[in-house]
Amino acid sequence: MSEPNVERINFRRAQYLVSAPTLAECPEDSGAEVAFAGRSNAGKSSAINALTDNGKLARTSKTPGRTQLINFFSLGEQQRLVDLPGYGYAKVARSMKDEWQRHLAFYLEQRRCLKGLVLLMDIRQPLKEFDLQMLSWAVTSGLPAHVLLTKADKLKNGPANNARFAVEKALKELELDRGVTVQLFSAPKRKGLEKLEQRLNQWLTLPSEGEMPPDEIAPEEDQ
Ligand SMILES: Nc1nc2c(ncn2[C@@H]2O[C@H](COP(=O)(O)OP(=O)(O)OP(=O)(O)O)[C@@H](O)[C@H]2O)c(=O)[nH]1
Ligand SMILES: [Mg+2]
Repeated sequence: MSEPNVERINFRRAQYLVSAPTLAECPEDSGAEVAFAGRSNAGKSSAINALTDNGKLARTSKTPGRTQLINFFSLGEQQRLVDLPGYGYAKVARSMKDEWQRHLAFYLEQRRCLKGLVLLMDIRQPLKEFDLQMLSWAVTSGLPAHVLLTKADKLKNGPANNARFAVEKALKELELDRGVTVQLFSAPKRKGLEKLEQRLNQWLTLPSEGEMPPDEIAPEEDQ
């Protein structure tokens, strides 16, 4: 599908920017940002690495709970990807878990440059309690969300598509489908990257309040 008015971001340009333990330490709240959220081990860091074609950018781990800070990656002057700490990992001490969740909630509520949420769920165990809370929060705050059903390589095509339909149906029934899209994804097979890129391009190139849309600023130069 071609989208003539949407600027295309070169995700390979992504560079590690900073890791913030709290909202106060995040980069300036300007430009556009997309956050990757999901349970520990869902594949957030792996998806960012696949998208940016840089296996070393975000740290991945077989040990859930690895990403404990809010990690920022810059795509240019004013665009960023954010790898959020995984939620719902049972073995982490309760106090630490509460602390992260407090920062996570604070980030999601306060961050004005946040343009969209990518919610990752293992295709074999989607729509857990925290996933629904995240989606419900996104839908009520009017933030668009894009669900990646990760590790789709673990299922054959038929069952993987059925899992996607089931998730879409459940979201509709729960009235959590407004502004929410769902796709299959596999980091090792690089499956679903184009769709993900399309969605991110839309969000990250949206004009901010008070700004003119890109096609009204200047005609694109011939390449
Ligand atoms: N087969 C398969 N394995 C995956 C996929 N995505 C991630 N993994 C594996 O799942 C494990 C967790 O991946 P991460 O990307 O570290 O997960 P995360 O969501 O960042 O985890 P936290 O940082 O703990 O929140 C690693 O062993 C990855 O190699 C996928 O699409 N397919
Ligand atoms: Mg991670």
